[in-house]
Amino acid sequence: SMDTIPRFGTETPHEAKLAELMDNIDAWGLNIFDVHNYSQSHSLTSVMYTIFKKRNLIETFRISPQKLINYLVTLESHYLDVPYHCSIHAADVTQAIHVLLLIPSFENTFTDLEILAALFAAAIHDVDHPGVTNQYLINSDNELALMYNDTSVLENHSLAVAFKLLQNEDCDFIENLSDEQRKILRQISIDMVLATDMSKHGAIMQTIQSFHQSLKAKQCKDSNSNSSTNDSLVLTEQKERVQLLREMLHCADLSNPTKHLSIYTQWVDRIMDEFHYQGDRERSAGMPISPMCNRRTADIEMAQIGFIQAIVEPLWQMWAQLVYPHCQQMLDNIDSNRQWYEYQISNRSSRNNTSDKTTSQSHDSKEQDKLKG
Ligand SMILES: COc1ccc(C2=NN(C3CCN(c4ncnc5ccsc45)CC3)C(=O)[C@@H]3CC=CC[C@H]23)cc1OCc1ccccc1C(F)(F)F
Ligand SMILES: [Mg+2]
Ligand SMILES: [Zn+2]
Repeated sequence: SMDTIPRFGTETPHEAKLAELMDNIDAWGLNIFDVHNYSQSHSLTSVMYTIFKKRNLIETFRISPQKLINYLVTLESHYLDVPYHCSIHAADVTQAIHVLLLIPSFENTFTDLEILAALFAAAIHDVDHPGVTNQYLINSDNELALMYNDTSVLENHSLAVAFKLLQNEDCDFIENLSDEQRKILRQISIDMVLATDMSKHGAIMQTIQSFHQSLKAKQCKDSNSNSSTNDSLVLTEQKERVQLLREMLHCADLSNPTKHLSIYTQWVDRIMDEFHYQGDRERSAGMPISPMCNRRTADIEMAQIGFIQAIVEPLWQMWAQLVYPHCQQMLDNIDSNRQWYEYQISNRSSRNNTSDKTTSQSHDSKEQDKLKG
């Protein structure tokens, strides 16, 4: 039939502009909001399709391009229209893990199947997210908390939705994988998505230190043995490779402060919208309002500084150490972004003195209103 697949997976009148943006698919600086706007709101479909083509996964696993597109469009349509946990976040995290997998340290680390599983896990990891936290679902006796016994409720739900969509005959793009390969893909995806539950963050940080030290020890031994000083990490155990992929998806999910300020502030506006809306629902339901979710008392800048200092910087420092010198740009962005928020706070106090009460809304949210059209 004549219906050939569009170059980026979806029809768009802006194909030339999208092609220009997709030239940056391997770069940390890709503007995912522009991709969303020029792909007719199909950033997840176009990013995933472009990465699959670039990595030759369609040939390697004899994927039907049409079934891949069918799955991606259906998956994208099952992301809800919530401010932060929408399909743009999934596209952002998928592109981030694609870039992390390109780091030279991992040149010989992962099998094609593990790369397929990692990209799949990133794409599905928040599908059908309702824009509230696990704690809110538990506190409000939500159906999902009942279904998953209050344990990683959102993460279990996204996995179940994503695999249910695969059972659809014309969406089953992994039909030509062997049973063994399908089992491994499912096993790795479940492991990685469950690890994006922030309640697992402490456990990940506990193990990351000793795990990376053991990897570095092996790496030095290897590079001494062979002539080329290639710094690629070789891991014989699939279990260890999956642990690295689990950390990698968690890093990608916590990568907003590692991006350029103009991108980062858009994510801050979105997460605050989502958390404040949850706070509104908690207030009107007479529930205790979650920390940083009360729009009347929220201190956006302080929340970001706390988030960076307690969570994002420690994790990315561990990661950057493992792949040194390849993630210095991320650390530099975290530092300059934190300083920018500290400056906003110091500036706020002096502004108060001059009784100039402009809100501390990030300068990009006006841009974002324009984007909303
Ligand atoms: C761009 O900005 C953020 C992006 C994602 C998150 C996400 N946050 N979290 C949790 C929320 C509860 N957390 C904490 N609760 C109380 N005190 C502290 C002190 C330091 S963290 C922390 C830990 C992080 C998630 O589970 C989301 C889902 C998965 C991954 C990451 C997501 C948080 C962003 O901004 C910060 C923030 C914004 C709004 C409200 C609170 C926070 C806050 F600072 F609190 F995090
Ligand atoms: Mg999540
Ligand atoms: Zn996420």
